[in-house]
Amino acid sequence: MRKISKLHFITTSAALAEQACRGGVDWIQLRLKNVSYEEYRKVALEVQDVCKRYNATLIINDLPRLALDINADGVHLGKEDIMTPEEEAALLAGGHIIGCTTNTLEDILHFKNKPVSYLGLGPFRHTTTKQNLSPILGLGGYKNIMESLRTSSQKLPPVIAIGGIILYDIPSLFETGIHGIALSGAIGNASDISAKAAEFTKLVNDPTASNDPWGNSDAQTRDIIAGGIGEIIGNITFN
Ligand SMILES: Cc1ncc(COP(=O)(O)OP(=O)(O)O)c(N)n1
Ligand SMILES: Cc1ncsc1CCOP(=O)(O)O
Ligand SMILES: [Mg+2]
Repeated sequence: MRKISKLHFITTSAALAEQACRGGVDWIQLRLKNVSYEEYRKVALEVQDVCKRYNATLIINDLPRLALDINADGVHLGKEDIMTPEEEAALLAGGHIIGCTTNTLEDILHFKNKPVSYLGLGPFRHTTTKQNLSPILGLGGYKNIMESLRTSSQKLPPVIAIGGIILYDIPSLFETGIHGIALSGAIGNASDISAKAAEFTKLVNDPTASNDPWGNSDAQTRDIIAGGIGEIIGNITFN
């Protein structure tokens, strides 16, 4: 099985995947909603072509059947996603990656001794990329969960943080003990996708490197930080 990357880029098209791979991304999750199986398959084959050219891992979101059909590297499944025992057996027999979604410590502990390759844990903060979000964890949630995992000494799959993550979050998130991050908007909505992908790739591989969010980031990143500061100031009451 392929090594679990520290940076998972979630995308909807081969064009976006290609720009991200050009910037150094080596793990692509294709996530399409409200499309037919045939349409999903068509885009998946295009993205698979990109992944093969860049030697990147391809994960199919939601559909184990499609992952098997096109022989993708793996599948990502949420709590509501369905995998038949036959699909699970075929994925495992083929050495495919199986990633699953979690939101709590209990969710994570449920995967003890299960043949799961990694666990997406989130959401970190609010995001418009996904609807019907589970409760937001924030940095405090990750700190608590990762600390409990350290002391529990259970052998569990590596944890991938997800949900509204921007460049600025990387040092503190990695400090909690997560293995990696998954994101869509922070790269996919950037004005220069390859350049942003390169910034993320560099920082996930050296999360302690200095990262000045005001000095070197784009307007999107600064808006999110400014929004956070605005919320904090808004919560202060003056007598
Ligand atoms: C790495 C990673 N973690 C979590 C998710 C969310 O999956 P899911 O809960 O099934 O939600 P959808 O992505 O299907 O809307 C993910 N995709 N990737
Ligand atoms: C799929 C998913 N699951 C939890 S948050 C999320 C969306 C991640 O995308 P973004 O990085 O744009 O918030
Ligand atoms: Mg899903």
